[in-house]
Amino acid sequence: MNAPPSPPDLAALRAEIDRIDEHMHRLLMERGEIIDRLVAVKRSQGGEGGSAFRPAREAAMMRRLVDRHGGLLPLDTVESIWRVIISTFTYVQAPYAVHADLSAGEPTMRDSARFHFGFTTPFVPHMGPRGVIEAVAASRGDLGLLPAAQLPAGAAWWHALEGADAPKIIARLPFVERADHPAGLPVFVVSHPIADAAVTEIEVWSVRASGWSARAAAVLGGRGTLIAAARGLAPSLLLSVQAGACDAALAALAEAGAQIEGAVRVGSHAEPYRFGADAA
Ligand SMILES: O=C(O)C(=O)C[C@]1(C(=O)O)C=C[C@@H](O)C=C1
Repeated sequence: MNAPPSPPDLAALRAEIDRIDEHMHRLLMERGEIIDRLVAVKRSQGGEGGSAFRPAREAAMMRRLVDRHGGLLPLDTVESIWRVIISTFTYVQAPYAVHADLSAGEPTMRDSARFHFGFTTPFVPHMGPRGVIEAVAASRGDLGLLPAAQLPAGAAWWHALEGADAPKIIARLPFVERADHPAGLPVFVVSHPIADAAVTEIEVWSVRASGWSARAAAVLGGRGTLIAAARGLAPSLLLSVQAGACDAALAALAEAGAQIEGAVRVGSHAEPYRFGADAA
């Protein structure tokens, strides 16, 4: 009778780990060479200048990552590793800074910035959304992070996104949404308007409207979500709606008593990807 095979010893298993680590490192360096070639192609197509951040491509990559993931390594870890890989390769293509509004709380916004953009990309703190929007407008290709929620001060910061050349919302983070996300603060990414690669699954609108109420906002139902509202001299709403559903959302608000004075699209982003229990 044959003796049972003896289990591999620790040294052999560590040699396997070393082999895999070296392979992953070499693959990352090879990825860098491909990014070099990609930059040359973009340049030849006249796509040079501004930010290299391509939200449509990134949203698709993050969705595929989540779909194929399994095993021992927590999804949080895999997601954060890929966020750092992608955002750092974005940075090496065209250096940029991330300006973040800390007025709604520093730790959560800083966590979001570091989780999604790593430590190589410079982080510039601001107190309030206006400073972030102005810094992005004045930059060549910087990104701004704004809380995608009502801020305590309640000023209509989104009016600063209305001009044709003004910065626009181009993404919403996290791309992958779940209740226990380690950097789960809902955040809008603003940048100079991007001609290509914009995702339009969800549109964000600045709506000048008076006479609205919490009840009016509730009638939006599945048509959209009231992100933030400002009262005062120029009452205004920030609405996100499914692509093409703005007219229906405004009609629902008007029926519930709001007077709509105008609406300007201030950006768009990918539908947040939900999975597991959060997909239900
Ligand atoms: O696909 C591109 O256009 C890239 O610039 C590459 C890359 C990446 O590292 O995978 C980097 C930045 C973009 O936001 C998307 C993806």
